[in-house]
Amino acid sequence: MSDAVSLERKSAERDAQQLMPVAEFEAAIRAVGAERYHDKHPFHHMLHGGELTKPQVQAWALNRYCYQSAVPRKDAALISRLYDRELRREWVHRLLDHDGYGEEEGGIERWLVLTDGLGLDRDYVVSMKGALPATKFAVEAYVTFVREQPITVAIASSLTELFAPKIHKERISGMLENYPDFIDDKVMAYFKRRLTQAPRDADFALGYVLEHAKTRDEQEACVDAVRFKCNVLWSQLDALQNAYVEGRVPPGAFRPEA
Ligand SMILES: O=C(O)c1cc(C(=O)O)c2c(n1)C(=O)C(=O)c1cc(C(=O)O)[nH]c1-2
Repeated sequence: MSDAVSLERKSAERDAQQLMPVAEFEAAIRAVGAERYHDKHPFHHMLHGGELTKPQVQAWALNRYCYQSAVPRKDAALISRLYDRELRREWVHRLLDHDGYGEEEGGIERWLVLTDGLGLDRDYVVSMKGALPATKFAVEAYVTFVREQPITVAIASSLTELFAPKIHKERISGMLENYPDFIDDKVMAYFKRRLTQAPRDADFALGYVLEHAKTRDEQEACVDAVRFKCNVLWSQLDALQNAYVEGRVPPGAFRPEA
């Protein structure tokens, strides 16, 4: 055996030894959510607890539109990199869930029903002209991450969705209860639909990541991808808090009428 081959084998053996067992790997991914998912952010506590004014809820919805519009772009970026037809077939429904197809209007349209319900002008929302600078940077960082990282790591970055159904349930009940003047079942349709879509997507992505991260380094990179994604979500809320709770609205950003 040549030195190079034996070295390579030794390093493969070392990697295999250090590989986290699947249950431990899954627990490490879930621990990231328990520690830093955006359900812990004070802005969400205010939103769900009825502590925001209508203009503050408008600011949240129009900024979050940037995230909604970035999600199918990052899914398209991922699909463009896949050589595995089965995986493309599985992933493409995410794009269609958001953009819609045929008679199915899709999640972005449902989001715009929410912003309509809040009295925001559609063209203004879709233009993203009033969105906060940090929102735009955060969502674009997510698209870039998925475009550039190894496929398994890119897929792992979607795993925050494991934690989403809980926050969606809290949001539906909290907002319906606390904002009867401008929130009703119709405008909450986006989140109701996600209650079935998100678990399906997250279960598939989790299974894929658990199976395809073959070295300790890859496993660590996947756990880091979930941390990265929590940061994408958290920084959007920090920006909202700074602008619309602390009152430091950046130049050019949405300014609620007094
Ligand atoms: O309301 C939320 O808190 C929330 C969080 C997340 C998430 O964890 O990334 C998603 C969504 N909603 C969501 O509606 C959605 O469609 C979605 C797609 C993805 C993704 O990474 O592919 N995350 C999320």
